[in-house]
Amino acid sequence: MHYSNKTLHFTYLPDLQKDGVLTTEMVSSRISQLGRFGTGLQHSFYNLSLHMPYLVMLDASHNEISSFFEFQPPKSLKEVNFSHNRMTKMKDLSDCVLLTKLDLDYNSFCEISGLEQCCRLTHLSLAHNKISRISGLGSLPLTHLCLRGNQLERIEGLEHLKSLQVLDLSQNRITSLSGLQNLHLLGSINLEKNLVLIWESFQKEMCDVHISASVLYASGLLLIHELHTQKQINFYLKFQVSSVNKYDPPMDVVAARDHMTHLVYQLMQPQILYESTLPSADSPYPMLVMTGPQGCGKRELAHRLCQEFNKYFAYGICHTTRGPYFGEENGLDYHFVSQEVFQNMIHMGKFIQTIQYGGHSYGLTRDAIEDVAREGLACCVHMELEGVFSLKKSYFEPRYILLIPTQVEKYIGHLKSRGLYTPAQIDIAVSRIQLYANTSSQRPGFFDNVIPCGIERKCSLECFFFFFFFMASWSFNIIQCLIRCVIIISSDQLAAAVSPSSDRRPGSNVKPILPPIPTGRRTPAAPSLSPSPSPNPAVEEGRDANMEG
Ligand SMILES: Nc1ncnc2c1ncn2[C@@H]1O[C@H](COP(=O)(O)OP(=O)(O)OP(=O)(O)O)[C@@H](O)[C@H]1O
Repeated sequence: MHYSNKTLHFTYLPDLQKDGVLTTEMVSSRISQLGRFGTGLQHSFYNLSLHMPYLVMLDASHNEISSFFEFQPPKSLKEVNFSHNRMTKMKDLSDCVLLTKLDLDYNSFCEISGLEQCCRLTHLSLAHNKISRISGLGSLPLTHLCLRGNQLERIEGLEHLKSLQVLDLSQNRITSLSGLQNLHLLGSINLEKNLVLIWESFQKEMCDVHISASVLYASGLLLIHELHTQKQINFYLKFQVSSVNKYDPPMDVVAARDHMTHLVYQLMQPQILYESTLPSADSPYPMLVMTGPQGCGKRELAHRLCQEFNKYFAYGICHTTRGPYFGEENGLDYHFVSQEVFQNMIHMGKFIQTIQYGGHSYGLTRDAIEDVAREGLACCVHMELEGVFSLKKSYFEPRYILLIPTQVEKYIGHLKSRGLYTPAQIDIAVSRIQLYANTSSQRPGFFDNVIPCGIERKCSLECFFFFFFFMASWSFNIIQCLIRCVIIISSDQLAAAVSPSSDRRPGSNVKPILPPIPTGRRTPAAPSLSPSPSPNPAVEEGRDANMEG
């Protein structure tokens, strides 16, 4: 091969034909090869459409081509790279209905044209050209548009690009940000090196606006008077919301996504008709959720409530991908599963909610609740705040108790004494106290009860009173419950139940076959929680005893 000879390119291209069909890899690599060696490829493309009618991907970058598609472009083209050439004028590409990516960086185009009919074009890059006006984009389905290093002074012509997600307008002469309205999917915009003001000063003006640095690269000068209309301010706030939702989503958004995921996967499964142990939207099932930062004692409290009030509550066992701590038992504290199994369970629609915490996945399955409900008991679980947010999106209507450490030093000491956590994990747990406190103060009624807990006293009388009202709220026999609470508290069982020195570790209770609680439904007509009729005579006996008691 004589690569130094310009005429070589004419004779070379037909060689690329292989039984009339060209593979993408061949064309891409060999034309690139030409580009690397050649310096005069501008005429050689006449042969392209003749000999390569099935060409899918064309990389002719780094040549000296001055004419943009002078030949009839093959209709099969999907990706074209003409970057680093000498092109000046765009041509009508109406025939390229399959074109998805077009890279024209580092040429000398002055305007954008000929693309309106490219109904599949999602990526367009025209960086470092001479474009002074954005036009000719119509309503293309572009998701990525790069116009870096041009001569733009205004943002215009983008209003119909409803699919736009990533926009690079850096290194232009833009002075105003208007023109970005209505681009609701826009998650990333680069405005570096324009005539826009320093973003920080805008932030100071609008102290509640803070866009993640990874989302908005804005430096340079923005004329501050641009921001003084309410419309623009609204736009910025909206813009911030969509960006933050994408890159640093608030808990509500994470919870909504989590809920949606599980709901969709659940709906994709063959629908099983449950034996009506779990309720529907109009008849909630009694459930109690302990929440609070890691290691605050909520798990112990959940277990103890289930031990002390084992005629009413049983522990709902979550799944986790973390390994068991010393002394933890599979199926008692958690179901310990691999990440793969966990993922499969998600896809099988098993979970009601899941979270990521400390690099591990945690999730509560419908079956875990179902297991408890089948015994005619109310389910008691513990979880982090994200789990609460997610559970609140579901049709379950638990009561939520927040345990919040009030003595931070003691809390830290307790976490250290557990010997399970790294300093970083302890820092995270401690920092989340504020998160819980904020949620509680900013959302009145979000938690049904808040128990300030010192670590040495893991729960309080308050919890038991709450428990009483909790049961009462499901039309439980109030007097019966009250009597039981009084008996338990007066007989000093409470001290044993909450004492940290108790040598019973969470989950160590062996649950007897328990009598079911009476109906927990709100409406008298609703069916009982207990499976009916009970296949187990012991359960029947127990139920009688319970009702008598
Ligand atoms: N399904 C779930 N959804 C949300 N959070 C959960 C779920 N299951 C467990 N968690 C929470 O995840 C955190 C980490 O759980 P893990 O069992 O590893 O913590 P821990 O160190 O034993 O602390 P704790 O005593 O608070 O449970 C805990 O706060 C726990 O309550």
